[in-house]
Amino acid sequence: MSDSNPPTFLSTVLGTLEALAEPGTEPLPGLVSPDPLRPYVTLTFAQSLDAKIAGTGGRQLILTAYGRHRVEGRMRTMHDGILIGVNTAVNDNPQLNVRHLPFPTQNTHFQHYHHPRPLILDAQLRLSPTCKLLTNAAIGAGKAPWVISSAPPPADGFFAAEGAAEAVQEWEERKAALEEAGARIVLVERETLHPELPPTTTDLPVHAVLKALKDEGIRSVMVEGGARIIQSFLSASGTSGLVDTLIVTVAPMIVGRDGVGYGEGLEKVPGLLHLKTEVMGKDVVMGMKVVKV
Ligand SMILES: NC(=O)C1=CN([C@@H]2O[C@H](COP(=O)(O)OP(=O)(O)OC[C@H]3O[C@@H](n4cnc5c(N)ncnc54)[C@H](O)[C@@H]3O)[C@@H](O)[C@H]2O)C=CC1
Ligand SMILES: Nc1nc(O)c(N)c(N[C@@H]2O[C@H](COP(=O)(O)O)[C@@H](O)[C@H]2O)n1
Repeated sequence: MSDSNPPTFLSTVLGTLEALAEPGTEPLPGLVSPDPLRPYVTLTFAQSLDAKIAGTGGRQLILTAYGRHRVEGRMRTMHDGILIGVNTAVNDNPQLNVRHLPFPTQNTHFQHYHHPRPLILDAQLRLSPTCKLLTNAAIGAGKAPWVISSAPPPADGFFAAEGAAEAVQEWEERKAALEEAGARIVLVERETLHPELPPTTTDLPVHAVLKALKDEGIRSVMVEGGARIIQSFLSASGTSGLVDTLIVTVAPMIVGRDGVGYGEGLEKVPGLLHLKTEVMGKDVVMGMKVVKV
């Protein structure tokens, strides 16, 4: 098989797709969300034999050199957006574009593949204005990232926390710096039982994030990680059915107990329907549908 053809693994797991697809065009076959209020969600990551996705202290690991370019690059061009947590953005400084794919030979428009829109979940706006996602977008090597965030609680009023005014000002300054660098900030409502109190978590509610993305025209999302994002999406999929397809690459490597794992708190994960498993080089890639049991 030529590298310019989609791997049959992906045609089986996600459907057969053409590469060029921008928001505003017809939905891609195979990636139509079952819920009109959210995009189609593919959760995909690479792990070691002991279920670690990064090394000690979040050090990036190259787990899947071969399968990554063929499968991950192709998957990126099949989705409107590619979503990561801010820790991954800060630790890895990733590019999240389709630079590894060969130039399409049968493309009469002489355009390269569609780059997915990078989507960073980042309540506190920790993304750096000089990150590769922004410098790449400035030279056309990827789409400008959207930073999904939530405005900090108001700094005035009886319940305002100490330091709230400074927090709001810092958040506004970081927002301005990111926008100046080319990012778009997409706001979601943060849910809390006590809206008057400061939030105790930096995690944005997954279903609200997905709804906001759908409202902005994102029809399909490839969620890449890291560990906390994987946990959030898998846990949320148990109650609300928020993940459609799970694609996991297992590499023949043991990282050890200090590596970053995602395996806690997954009691609510629903059933998995196996679709296809393929050996790619040294790696094993598994495709599953996430189903309610
Ligand atoms: N092997 C692989 O396929 C991949 C590995 N990684 C690795 O994962 C590591 C980072 O993982 P983590 O530290 O767990 O961070 P993460 O990348 O999952 O980011 C977590 C952060 O995202 C923000 N966030 C906002 N809403 C959230 C929500 N609903 N759920 C969870 N987080 C939310 C919070 O600030 C939270 O601290 C990196 O070192 C990276 O190398 C990342 C992606 C893929
Ligand atoms: N499939 C896969 N295999 C690995 O071994 C990985 N480390 C990752 N990591 C993900 O890819 C991002 C880097 O993307 P760029 O090469 O910079 O475009 C990284 O941040 C993780 O999300 N994935």
